[in-house]
Amino acid sequence: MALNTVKIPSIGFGTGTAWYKGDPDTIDDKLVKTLLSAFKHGYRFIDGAESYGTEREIGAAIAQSGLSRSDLFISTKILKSIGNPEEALRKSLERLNLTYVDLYIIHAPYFTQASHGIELEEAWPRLEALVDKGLVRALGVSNFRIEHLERLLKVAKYPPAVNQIEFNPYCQDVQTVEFCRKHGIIVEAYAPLSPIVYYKGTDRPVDSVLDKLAQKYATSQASILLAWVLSQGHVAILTTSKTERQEEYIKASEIKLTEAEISDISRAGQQVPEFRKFWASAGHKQSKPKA
Ligand SMILES: NC(=O)C1=CN([C@@H]2O[C@H](COP(=O)(O)OP(=O)(O)OC[C@H]3O[C@@H](n4cnc5c(N)ncnc54)[C@H](O)[C@@H]3O)[C@@H](O)[C@H]2O)C=CC1
Ligand SMILES: O=CCc1c[nH]c2ccccc12
Repeated sequence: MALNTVKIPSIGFGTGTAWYKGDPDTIDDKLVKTLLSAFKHGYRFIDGAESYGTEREIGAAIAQSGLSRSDLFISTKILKSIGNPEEALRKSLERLNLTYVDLYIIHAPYFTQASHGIELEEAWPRLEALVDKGLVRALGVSNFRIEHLERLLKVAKYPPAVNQIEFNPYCQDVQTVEFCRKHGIIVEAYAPLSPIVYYKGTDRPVDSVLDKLAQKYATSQASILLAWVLSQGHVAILTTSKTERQEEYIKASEIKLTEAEISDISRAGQQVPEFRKFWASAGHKQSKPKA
């Protein structure tokens, strides 16, 4: 998939959520081993963040992998240091042991002059300067809704290449996705496995549809969820430490769901109120997708 002139792999391996440790200066050996296993199984896109505290592990795994830098797609995010992106990025690069990142993402739009000393309209040009300095190949955002994207597009010299959002059948954010499509912004879906991992509702209309399709394609419900994301042309960010699941999930892009099957899953997800696992408490508004 092309993002301006930079190509983004359709599946990214996440180092947040289960791997989050906050402290950027310790090393979680299990994560380094997991990333090496992910590389072995064909993953080339790793998703990090200054907040996760996992950049040293990503750097260690890259160094031990023997892979060429140009074959990798390394993404990290900024939020708490948004007032000084160059200093934050240089620290991230030092931890990653890299000279550039492929994608630099604003983790969430929840910062203001009052909270972080800067507004979005002032922050974005500072990130654009990092592209001009060759430290970043493409810029992105995360958890942005239409109102945030509109503010950004008014000032952007380089529009965001991606919007990384919670996206799965129980969290479809139809309007934001449509806005991204219209403006050529790639949707990166995080928590794609939420219907089988995070969703605790007793009314589970997606399960039976996944079950039927998993049988048809001789695969798991998880792979059908990934195929639902990928068959719509989006990028999926997932994580698992289990090698057999790494091997299975990277092959999900080979499953081509029909339009009718994509709709069956989407409609099933829309039968219950939107379920959002992340950022709801930070002010991320609920949005019931259009039926
Ligand atoms: N930008 C943002 O605000 C956010 C970004 N992310 C990024 O996305 C990545 C993926 O997000 P996740 O929520 O971790 O997504 P996910 O949908 O891949 O869920 C991962 C969790 O599911 C478990 N799992 C995997 N396969 C399973 C199966 N078959 N049965 C039961 N459990 C299974 C894994 O052990 C892990 O705990 C993160 O690591 C992070 O890099 C995640 C959340 C927020
Ligand atoms: O990125 C998504 C979820 C997450 C997990 N840990 C943190 C810490 C700070 C911001 C976001 C997150």
